[in-house]
Amino acid sequence: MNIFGVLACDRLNGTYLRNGPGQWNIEDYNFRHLFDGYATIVRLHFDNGRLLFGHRQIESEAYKAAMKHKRLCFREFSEAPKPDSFLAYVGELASLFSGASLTDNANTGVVKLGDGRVVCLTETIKGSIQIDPDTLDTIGKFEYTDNLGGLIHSAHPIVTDSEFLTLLPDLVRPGYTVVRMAAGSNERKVIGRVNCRGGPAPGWVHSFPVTEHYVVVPEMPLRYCAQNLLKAEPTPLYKFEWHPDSGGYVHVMCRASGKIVASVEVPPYVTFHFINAYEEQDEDGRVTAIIADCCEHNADTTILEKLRLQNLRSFAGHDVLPDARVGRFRIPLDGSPVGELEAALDPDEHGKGMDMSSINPAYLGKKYRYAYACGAQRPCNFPNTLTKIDLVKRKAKNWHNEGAVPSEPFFVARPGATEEDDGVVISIVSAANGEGYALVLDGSTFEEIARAKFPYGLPYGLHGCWVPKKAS
Ligand SMILES: CC(=O)/C=C/C=C(C)/C=C/C1=C(C)CCCC1(C)C
Ligand SMILES: CC(/C=C/C=O)=C\C=C\C=O
Ligand SMILES: [Fe+2]
Repeated sequence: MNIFGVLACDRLNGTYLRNGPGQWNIEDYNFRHLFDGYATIVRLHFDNGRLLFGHRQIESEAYKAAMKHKRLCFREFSEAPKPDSFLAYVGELASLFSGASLTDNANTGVVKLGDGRVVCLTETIKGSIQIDPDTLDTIGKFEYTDNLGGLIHSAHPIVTDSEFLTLLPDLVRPGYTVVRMAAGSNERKVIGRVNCRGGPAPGWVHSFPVTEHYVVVPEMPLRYCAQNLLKAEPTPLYKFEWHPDSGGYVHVMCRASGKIVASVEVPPYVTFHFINAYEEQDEDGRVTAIIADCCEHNADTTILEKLRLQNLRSFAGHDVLPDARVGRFRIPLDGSPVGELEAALDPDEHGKGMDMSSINPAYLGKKYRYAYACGAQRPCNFPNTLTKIDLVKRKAKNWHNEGAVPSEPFFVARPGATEEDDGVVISIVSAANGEGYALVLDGSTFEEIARAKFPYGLPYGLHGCWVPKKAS
């Protein structure tokens, strides 16, 4: 369905797409976890002060099979199809190793590749699905034409006009392969590989940051677990296990040579989302360290359990959202074996809630000052504010509407902007009464510029991208 809304924001021209799990049931069977839902893509088309709105389901094989057979047919984040018999189970084990039983439900993010193609993504490689940004039609599977294989990758590649970088965790020989795909190509090429330093398996890698010359490869003690992958019922940490004794590490790989220039132990950490990273230089311009920032959950894995739908749907006024902070890693490049991890600002500035971040993309990999994210106004069971973080002044400015749940604040720079925060921040908000609206904040003042009410409420969603208006 499409509607026209009027927006007091006529300089913003282009399309914001937001992906996320939006359907958590098959008929009367209800999923358990936020990340299980079938992907729903939302489109906000800004056109000289008018807003055209629409949403659709992404037609993955997993979604189509579930709708056709009225039951779960592929493994989702926490859900597994029920084996009808032992033989069926043995068959399923075989198909699990081939990846055939894994979902292709591309419910996490959406990216615009350098050549203009728009691809929805999740953590399974087969869950890379091309869509039409105008009609939201599912065009089909995005095929990687190389022979790299593997079943999983980072849900958040780094995408620029010229390239797509991602990490492929290796569960057999614990490590990560860093790969690059040039714009216009479907072929990923290996930049390099890094072996894990600890634990039985690689750490979960939902996202990773880059600097101008380096790829930062996180190895957190929340590690993939092959046994949990095979289980039919969810385990406390789903497909993962917490191994604090195995250590937490950060590796730094040279983008040009694939060589590892640093591999340091850091305090244990838990993060889904890296915010950005940059190179720290001395007075002579020599790079002495890498700074990498992330939304860090105080090394506490309970956030995964808090994202169960039962918990999200049963807020009784108790403050149950675990604390989080902007975790800032400092990774020295002088050969020291350890790195630092500290809060970049007092977490009280953003209500000790912190996730779903964005930055001005022109500052990707460069020294930057501002991050936008979801924060918390306590008591709450989920991030319920939008926060603009000033990493230089170590201050945050917060937007909050009682009972409202805003999704990822997405920064869009004003064409021709010279200041880092000159632009707007777009968020899709679920209001307390179940209605929904698009919200546009000024990136600099963080004051509301415009809001446009939708004709119906939308489910919560995760990550978006911006498709600028084509030059006419
Ligand atoms: C929505 C979100 O943020 C994360 C989604 C993650 C998913 C769908 C992970 C799926 C997986 C499997 C189905 C089996 C293999 C492991 C893993 C990648 C966690
Ligand atoms: C929504 C979320 C965490 C919220 C906690 O504060 C994480 C989403 C991760 C996947 O994209
Ligand atoms: Fe994410």
